[in-house]
Amino acid sequence: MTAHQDLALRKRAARAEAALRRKEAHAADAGAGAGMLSSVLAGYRGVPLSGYMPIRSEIDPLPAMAEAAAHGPVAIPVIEAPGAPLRFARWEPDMALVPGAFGALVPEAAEFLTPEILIVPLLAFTRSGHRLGYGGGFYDRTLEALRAARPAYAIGFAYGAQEAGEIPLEPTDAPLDLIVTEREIITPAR
Ligand SMILES: Nc1nc2c(c(=O)[nH]1)N(C=O)[C@@H](CNc1ccc(C(=O)N[C@@H](CCC(=O)O)C(=O)O)cc1)CN2
Ligand SMILES: Nc1ncnc2c1ncn2[C@@H]1O[C@H](COP(=O)(O)OP(=O)(O)OP(=O)(O)O)[C@@H](O)[C@H]1O
Repeated sequence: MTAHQDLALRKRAARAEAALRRKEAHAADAGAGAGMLSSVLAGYRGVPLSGYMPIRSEIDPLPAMAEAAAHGPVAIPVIEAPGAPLRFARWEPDMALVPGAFGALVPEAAEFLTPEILIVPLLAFTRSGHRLGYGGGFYDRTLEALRAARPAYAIGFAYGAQEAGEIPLEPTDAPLDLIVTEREIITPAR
């Protein structure tokens, strides 16, 4: 087996395990997981922000996004093509949405903006700020492109149960600046 195949297998196993743990946490949660996220975002009122429309068992950031939308621009990710960075379309609570690529909802009529703070969904995280996503590399590519122009602050948002001891790493994996769970705010030590 090549090193590349070995890495792909380890990532696949880590994804399957993390998906199970996230599902359990989601089933046990009453849906009030965004309180910590709201308090973090209160320190950045008016800064362009991206959130996400939760799919499957992702922790729900919508209450925090709705609060932020009262003070500044909020956007949600739109997939334009496989292998391309995400783009971000302005979001308002209660706006008309349609299913986008891979099932997440996107605005019916997109008005694009560039976020400076990104709430990033994930399958697993580590305390050092590593992230495992669904394997499309979308957030890795997006953070790399945004950070080439100016700082972009990536906040991983997850259930505490999604913490992993370690995650198989690739050179293209973009680090998280902060991790927020339903009970904790974690600043990665680097
Ligand atoms: N809520 C939400 N919106 C989001 C993301 C996200 O992670 N969460 N994305 C973040 O990127 C983008 C969507 N990316 C996605 C990429 C892959 C799959 C997916 O279902 N993948 C398959 C496996 C694909 C494969 O490896 O062949 C799977 O997980 O079963 C879903 C979403 C943009 N919007
Ligand atoms: N900046 C980049 N430029 C080119 N290719 C990249 C970049 N970032 C990631 N990739 C490629 O995308 C593929 C998937 O990456 P990875 O497994 O890290 O996705 P992920 O972080 O789990 O998914 P996502 O970010 O979509 O949630 C890998 O083959 C990786 O090499």
